[in-house]
Amino acid sequence: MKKILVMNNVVKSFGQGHTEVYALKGINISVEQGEFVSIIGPSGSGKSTFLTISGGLQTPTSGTIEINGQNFTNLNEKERSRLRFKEIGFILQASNLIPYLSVDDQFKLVDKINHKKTNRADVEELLTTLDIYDLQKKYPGELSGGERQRVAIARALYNNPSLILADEPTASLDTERAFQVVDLLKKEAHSKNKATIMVTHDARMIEHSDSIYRIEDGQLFKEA
Ligand SMILES: Nc1ncnc2c1ncn2[C@@H]1O[C@H](COP(=O)(O)OP(=O)(O)OP(=O)(O)O)[C@@H](O)[C@H]1O
Repeated sequence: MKKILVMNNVVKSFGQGHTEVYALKGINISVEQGEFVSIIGPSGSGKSTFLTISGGLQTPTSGTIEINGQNFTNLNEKERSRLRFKEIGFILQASNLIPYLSVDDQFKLVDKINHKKTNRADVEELLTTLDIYDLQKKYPGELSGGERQRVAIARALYNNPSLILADEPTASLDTERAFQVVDLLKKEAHSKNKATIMVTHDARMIEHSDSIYRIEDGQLFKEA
C-alpha cells in the first residue's frame, strides 16, 4: 500500500532557553492509503501539534514530513499551501467555516478554488449522510456547534483529499451522531482509500480504527 504520511524524527519546540517547551520529541510514523488511525493522549501531550504539523499548518523544529511522497519540509509557503489544499482535508475543532457563506456556498468555494464544476451528487450524498441536507441555505452563525462540525466534515471530504486529519471530530456530537461520523471516516478510509487520522479522547470511538497510537509527553507509542 502507498504511504500517504511519513514522519521522520519530527521535533517541535516552542520558545527558547529556559522557557523552551518540547511539544513533540522525535515522532516517527507512517500511515498508508486506506488506513484509519486513532491518536489518543492526555491534555497537553502534543496531539494538536502532531495534527497541525502533519498537515503542514506548522513547521517542525527538526525532522521531515512527507505527504504522498513529497517532502513537505522543503517547500516554500506557497507550495506548501497548494499541496495542503490538494491533498489534505482538515476537520479542526474551530470548524473554520467561512462565516459569510451559506452551507451551499462553502462547497462552491472549494470548486472555485479547484476550477471545477460543483458535483451536486457528491454534495447531496454528504449532506444526506451527515444529516444536514436541510441546512443548505443557512449561514454558520445560524447553526449549532454539532451542525457546524458536520458541515465542516462534509466540506473536508468533498474536496476528495488523500489524507484526512480530524481533531476531536465527535466532540460536539451526541453518541448516535458521533458513531455516524466515525463510521463515515472509516468508510472514507476503507472504500475510498484515504489515510485518515483522528485525534480523540473518546474511548468508544477508537475501536473502529485500524491502528491506535498514544501520545504522551511529546512521544508517540503504538498501542494496537
Ligand atoms: N504555540 C505554542 N506556543 C507555546 N507552547 C505551545 C504552543 N502550542 C502548544 N504548546 C505547548 O505544547 C504542548 C502540547 O500542546 P498540544 O496543544 O499539542 O497538546 P494537546 O495534546 O493537543 O492538548 P489538548 O488535548 O489539551 O488539546 C503543551 O505543553 C502546550 O502548552
